[in-house]
Amino acid sequence: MVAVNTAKKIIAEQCVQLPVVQVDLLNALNYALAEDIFSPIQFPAFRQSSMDGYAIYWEEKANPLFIQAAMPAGTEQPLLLQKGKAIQVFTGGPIPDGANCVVQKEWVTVNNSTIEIQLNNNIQLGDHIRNIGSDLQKNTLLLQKHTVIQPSHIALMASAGITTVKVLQKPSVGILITGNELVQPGNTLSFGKVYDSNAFTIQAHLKKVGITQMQVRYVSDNLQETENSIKELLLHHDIVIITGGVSAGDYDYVPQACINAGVQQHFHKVKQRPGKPLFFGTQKNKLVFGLPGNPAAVISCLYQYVIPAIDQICGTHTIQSTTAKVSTAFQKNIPLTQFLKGYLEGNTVKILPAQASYQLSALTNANCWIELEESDTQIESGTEKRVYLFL
Ligand SMILES: Nc1nc2c(c(=O)[nH]1)N[C@H]1C(S)=C(S)[C@@H](COP(=O)(O)OP(=O)(O)OC[C@H]3O[C@@H](n4cnc5c(N)ncnc54)[C@H](O)[C@@H]3O)O[C@H]1N2
Ligand code: MOO
Repeated sequence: MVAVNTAKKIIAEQCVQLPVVQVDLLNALNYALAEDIFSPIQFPAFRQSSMDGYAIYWEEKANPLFIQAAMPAGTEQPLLLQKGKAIQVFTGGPIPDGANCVVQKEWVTVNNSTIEIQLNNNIQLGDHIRNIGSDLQKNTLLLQKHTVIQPSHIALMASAGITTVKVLQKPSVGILITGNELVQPGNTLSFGKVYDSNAFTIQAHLKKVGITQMQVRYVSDNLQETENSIKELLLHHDIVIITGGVSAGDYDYVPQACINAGVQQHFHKVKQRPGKPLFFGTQKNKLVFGLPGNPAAVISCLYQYVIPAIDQICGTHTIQSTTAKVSTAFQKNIPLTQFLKGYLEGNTVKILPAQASYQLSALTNANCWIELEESDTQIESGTEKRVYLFL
């Protein structure tokens, strides 16, 4: 049986990044960049007006000015402003060559084809002109390699005309649900049966961290069938997650089936609760997690091991942790690291009732896991503990 931190270290050592893929800009959302991104253009690429109004020679602001032309946004033909004249310009549209300020239209009186500027003393040289490259210079570093792409980054890259980017690929995941007692939600429960929730738990968490390629298989408590299913999933996926059948019962075939399927075992059992019987192995660069069947054990192992491994493989940071003060005293009776369902508010965290690994009722209110260390015994109210925020 290994300690929690040892288990994390062993897993981290086995996580290998997948080949880089080039994806369309929108599909890059929540992926980590595999390259630095530089601006291919200067922005603005031409002198732009930031107001609807008139472009003039600042020196002529006190004179009546004849309207020479209009340059609406999208105009492709540059114009030279003639002396004694004004050209009508529009927000985001181009400014004629020669013009050195823009007067917003509210300050202008138009008489036939001539304008006069009111309060022209207030007009400054350069007013309302966005200069070329004033936001981005060509080859400016826009985003650093390994940045996890957010909607604001998509906005930035689209403005620079970028259509595709190279990102770290996300793993594809095979899920194997074991157990003769399982029934799919939607069917009647007969004696001795329980609804399969783990398949939903795992898929929901994976979806939340951006995994799109996943497949679920079911197998009864049978060594040969379990081995065959593991082999099959390993053929098509980078990660295999198995639930149930991993502890000491006569029908717990998962560790043996993994070994028979050519998986190298790195550890079996971690000094923690829930999730003590966790199995971890690899086949070449592929990771295999045997999670205990108890639903709360599945969730705690997802947060502590599976999702951090996915984060490491694809350069993301989906699991956030912080510290918070425990709001009430707690007696810890087991010499294991314990993960408790909690409710975090501000920097205080409440330990919720129903902490056994079969119990999910606390999930109605829980928003985090609280970690109590292996050596902890009596936890006094106000003690700072690490908490892992729910996705
Ligand atoms: N003699 C021992 N017994 C047990 C030990 C031990 O060390 N010695 N460890 C206990 C601990 S801790 C855990 S956790 C469980 C883990 O058991 P398994 O991984 O073998 O899982 P199962 O026995 O198949 O199932 C446990 C529990 O979870 C329910 N389950 C399973 N799959 C699902 C699913 N897809 N959806 C919902 N619920 C599921 C299952 O019905 C059982 O109630 O072992 C202890 N025993
Ligand atoms: O480790 Mo088990 O999940 O405590 O019941």
